[in-house]
Amino acid sequence: MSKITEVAAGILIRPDGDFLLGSRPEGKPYAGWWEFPGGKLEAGETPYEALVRELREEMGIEVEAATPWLVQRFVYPHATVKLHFFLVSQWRGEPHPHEGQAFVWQTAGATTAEPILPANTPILRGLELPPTLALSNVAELGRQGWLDALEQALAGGLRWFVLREPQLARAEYLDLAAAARTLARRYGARLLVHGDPALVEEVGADGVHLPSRLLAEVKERPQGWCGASVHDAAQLAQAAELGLDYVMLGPVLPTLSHPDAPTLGWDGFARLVEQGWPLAVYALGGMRPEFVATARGHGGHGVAMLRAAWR
Ligand SMILES: Nc1nc2c([nH]c(=O)n2[C@@H]2O[C@H](COP(=O)(O)OP(=O)(O)OP(=O)(O)O)[C@@H](O)[C@H]2O)c(=O)[nH]1
Ligand SMILES: [Mg+2]
Repeated sequence: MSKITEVAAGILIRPDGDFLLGSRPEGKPYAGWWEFPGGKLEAGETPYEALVRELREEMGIEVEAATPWLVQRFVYPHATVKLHFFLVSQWRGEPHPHEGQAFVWQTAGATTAEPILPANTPILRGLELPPTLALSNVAELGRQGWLDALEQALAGGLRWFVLREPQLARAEYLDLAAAARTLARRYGARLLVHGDPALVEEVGADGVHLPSRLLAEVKERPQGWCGASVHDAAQLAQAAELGLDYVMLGPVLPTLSHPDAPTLGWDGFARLVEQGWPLAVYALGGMRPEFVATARGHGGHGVAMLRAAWR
């Protein structure tokens, strides 16, 4: 096996959500390609220490708040790299190009800088994912009750939701999906179907969420956005192997529907996320909107909610 080069890279995010890319300086592999500022770990350094040093050296800023985020492994002709990406939300100083690079601020889902380093594809997709995902709750609210709650949530800013109603027959599900899709379009929100990837086209959805039992059966990453429910490291690895965009990992806390089921707790959640995955990990189970910061603090991307999404 070839030697693995460990790299730390920082995604500077402004309050409006835009993030910074830098161009790679002349004389380095992939000169002129766009990347997240950062560089190789030196002997004895942690990824966080390397991040702080690299951002100081390459652009003269002091990192004030950064959380570990996705980890991507990639084989280049010149090196096999393990990239530790950090979300950097606070820093001191203005980025200055200390190595002759150019900088551009970019909007997730509408990047204009190109070409971007090939290892960064899942990172750019991850940046499009919102801090909260909602799972539908027709089972408790009833069809109209939930559609009303959905419209209210969309008006309040909800942008991604999963239509998960395993109790419905296919015809009922398709009918509900059509109504949900109309609302989603009106608000520019994304609708993910649940279960069978073939539903994506049938419904005109933006993607599919796979229950964990389907993970082992699906041989190829379905079209569009794709995530899955997972409970352990083996399933996380399967999702990463398939190249999925996100997972919901849980249950983290006890839920009303399964009050006595074993839970991961935030420590268990953090231990699994810490292994480093090239996809966004949402905490699932007993979540509320105000837990986003806690999820981020434990290496996660955000929270996925069922009941709490509709109040
Ligand atoms: N900094 C950075 N490197 C990335 C990204 N994506 C990616 O594949 N890489 C790869 O990770 C490695 C990082 O190396 P680097 O050239 O930035 O390292 P460095 O700043 O320490 O440079 P040096 O070795 O010239 O001192 C390169 O192989 C690069 O292609 C990214 O977004 N940011
Ligand atoms: Mg560098």
